[in-house]
Amino acid sequence: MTENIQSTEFDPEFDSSWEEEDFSTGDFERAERAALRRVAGLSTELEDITEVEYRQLRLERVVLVGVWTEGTAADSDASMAELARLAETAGSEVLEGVVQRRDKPDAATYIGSGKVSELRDVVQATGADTVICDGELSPGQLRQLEERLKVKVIDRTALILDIFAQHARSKEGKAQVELAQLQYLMPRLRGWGETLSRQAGGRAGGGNGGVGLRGPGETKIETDRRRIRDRISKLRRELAAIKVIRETKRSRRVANEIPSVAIAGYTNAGKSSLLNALTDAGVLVEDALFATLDPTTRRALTPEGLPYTLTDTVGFVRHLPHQLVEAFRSTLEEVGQADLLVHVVDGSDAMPESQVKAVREVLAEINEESGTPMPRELLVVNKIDAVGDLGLARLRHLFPDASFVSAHSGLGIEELKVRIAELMPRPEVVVEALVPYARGEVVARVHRDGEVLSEKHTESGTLLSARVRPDLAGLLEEFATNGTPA
Ligand SMILES: Nc1nc2c(ncn2[C@@H]2O[C@H](COP(=O)(O)OP(=O)(O)OP(=O)(O)O)[C@@H](O)[C@H]2O)c(=O)[nH]1
Ligand SMILES: [Mg+2]
Repeated sequence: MTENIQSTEFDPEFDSSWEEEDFSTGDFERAERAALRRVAGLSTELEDITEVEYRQLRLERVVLVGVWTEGTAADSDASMAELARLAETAGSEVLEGVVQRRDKPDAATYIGSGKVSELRDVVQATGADTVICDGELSPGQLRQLEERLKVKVIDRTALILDIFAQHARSKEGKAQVELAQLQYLMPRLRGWGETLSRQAGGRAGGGNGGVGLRGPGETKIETDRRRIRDRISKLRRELAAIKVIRETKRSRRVANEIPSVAIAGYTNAGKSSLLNALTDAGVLVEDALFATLDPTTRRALTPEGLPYTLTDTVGFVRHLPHQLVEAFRSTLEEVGQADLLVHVVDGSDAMPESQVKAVREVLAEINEESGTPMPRELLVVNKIDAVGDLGLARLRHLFPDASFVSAHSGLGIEELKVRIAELMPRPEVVVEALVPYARGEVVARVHRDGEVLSEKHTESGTLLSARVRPDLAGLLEEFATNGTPA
């Protein structure tokens, strides 16, 4: 099918399309998305690395396994339910889920060694071809489990990386995901190589098992490793070049004095729906995790008509793989540099507090490393159409300062627009100007881009007092009767 499609090489310096799209787009057809499923995340250059290909996920019929170490039974259930949704988003059918209560995961086999045999029975009874573990496993744990279960074993990190690989569309998104995948692969290359070598040795049938175990296999891993390292540095260079372009665009917006609002939040909280509700953006909305990977920026207006930008971004999830946080850093940093953060929470989720916590943790980590202070945050509880009166009362109690909306029904959206406007940085220069009637366009511009405090029609023109941004203040200078920074 689409498995052979290879991601094309690019060099941002020679690709003018980067310059053209002033606002990135995230809107595209669902069909187009479906056509891109299962595209290998690794590009042409790595095509002959068999160990890597072996790892390209073909998740079809899966059994989920969790180790419950802390928290309540409800927490553990929620975590497994989320793993199931992730697995389904990646395109697999979940047959069964099992959880073991332990102080900590087993160092060798994740679940206890005795439980592995039980799990093996479950795998055989259900006819599963893959086991997905709810955590990040060491290469050794993965190998040992695979040996004993005789099916492919992957962890939560690999699953999330796979979903991102399927959903990445922009050049930057694809490069970011590939970088994260390669970083995840690097330390695991040897383990897999060994497994494969052993298999080859077995097939050769010789008592010494030498065929697959010697020379070529080892050196191949070394070559592969070097090639992956080269690829990683190349991706880093490309991403750095893209970042320069992104920052140029951003600084252009800053120079235009347009305040920026970033929409962030847990995956599937309704961030894209909210962007649509606030701006008629027509962005893709899907009942899937990580539907949005590429930031989409749209212009919006406050109720008084002041312009600002609204950016919809990639969602967060508990235990977001650090390789992805690393790879998506520049995208996420942009969120951290917004003038206002609209943090969307799914009010219909069983545990909205823990979603909020997970999102804040990732954001704090990014801002700490980039050294910028966190932007002001407005918490928005979405999907209140789906919670009922009792649920809504509970949410109001949990999040007393939040805005409560339904992106679907439009409930609370107008009030939200007002609150966003209130929290946005206000134009900071107060000017008084006498504008001759012949210059009506100047008065119109002040009405559009500034905040008119008073307006009087005198004999010699319109006497305006207004709060405006510095660029507009400059324009009004010739008419100024006084001008004081507030
Ligand atoms: N009942 C209800 N469902 C909603 C509302 N807003 C969004 N949804 C649904 O929630 C799902 C996710 O919506 P999206 O807007 O794609 O969420 P997102 O936060 O952008 O998700 P990702 O980009 O995947 O992280 C979709 O099935 C929406 O139809 C709402 O106000 N009420
Ligand atoms: Mg989205």
